[in-house]
Amino acid sequence: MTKAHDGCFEAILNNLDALVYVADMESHELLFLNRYGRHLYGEPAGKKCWQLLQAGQTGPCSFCSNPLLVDAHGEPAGVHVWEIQNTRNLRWYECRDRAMRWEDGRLVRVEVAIDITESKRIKEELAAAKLRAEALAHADELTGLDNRRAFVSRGLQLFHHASRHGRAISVIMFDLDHFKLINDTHGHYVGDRVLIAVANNVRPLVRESDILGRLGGEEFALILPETRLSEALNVAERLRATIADILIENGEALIRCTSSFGVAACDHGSKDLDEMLCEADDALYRAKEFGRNRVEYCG
Ligand SMILES: Nc1nc2c(ncn2[C@@H]2O[C@H](COP(=O)(O)OP(=O)(O)OP(=O)(O)O)[C@@H](O)[C@H]2O)c(=O)[nH]1
Repeated sequence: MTKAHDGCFEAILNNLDALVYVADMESHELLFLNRYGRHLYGEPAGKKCWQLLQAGQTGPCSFCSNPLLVDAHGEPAGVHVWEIQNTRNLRWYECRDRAMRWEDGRLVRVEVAIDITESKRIKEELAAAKLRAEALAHADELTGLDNRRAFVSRGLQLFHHASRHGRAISVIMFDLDHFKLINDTHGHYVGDRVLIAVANNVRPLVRESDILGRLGGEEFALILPETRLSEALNVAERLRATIADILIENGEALIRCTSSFGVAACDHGSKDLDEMLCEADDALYRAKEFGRNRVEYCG
């Protein structure tokens, strides 16, 4: 290798769109820093890597990659790729580090660090957007409760568990009474406010392990794992009374609404979700027939 070659390689390193440096692995002394790095952090002469490249260090960094760059015999062990947020400029870098023998035989760390701040931000935004999209796909747009698809899919898991372990499980369906009249009298927007108020009042009354969904229109349903008929009837009665107490103001008008409930229960997980939704729906139909604002059950 000639001096001319050395100059060429240095010129290439200085023109890279990446930080490149070489540091003695024992003393941490900086032996080389390319122009990209000098532009960011200043001149390396007489400095140790932790003094120039990081902020607030009084010694080698706790995250120094040196131990990962050598094998059990202390010889270069290949490339170590990692990400770090620099403490001086707070930008994120993907670092590719490796140990190598310097021209005088000592071990040095060569690091090539690419600024990934923007791509990391975009990746994080995409991941957050994906989470939001997934949540939206499962949520009823108006009330934020599970939509029918999410309700059924999560409900099937609860029923699977109940059937496998022979556990009790209950289903409650409820439907607002004469809701069409509220829409017709006060308008669809006020009807929406009633549906939201019902969801917000019912949500705090159900357990974390229950699944509460809006199946469509003014029809809601609840699946209660580990719950027998008597307990489910108590829950339904509590929800009925809570909904009957909701008061919605619309200008001068005060709007109340009641709801009818159908409950189905199974002590040993021997029924499936469809079967119990049908039973709860039949009971709900009876509650409507018998005068509304009441709880009926299948048992
Ligand atoms: N505001 C609003 N209304 C809805 C929504 N979805 C369905 N509806 C209305 O809900 C009403 C349901 O009416 P019905 O099925 O006759 O039931 P109901 O008037 O509650 O009568 P009963 O159930 O027999 O007590 C209809 O007027 C639908 O247009 C919604 O998202 N928002």
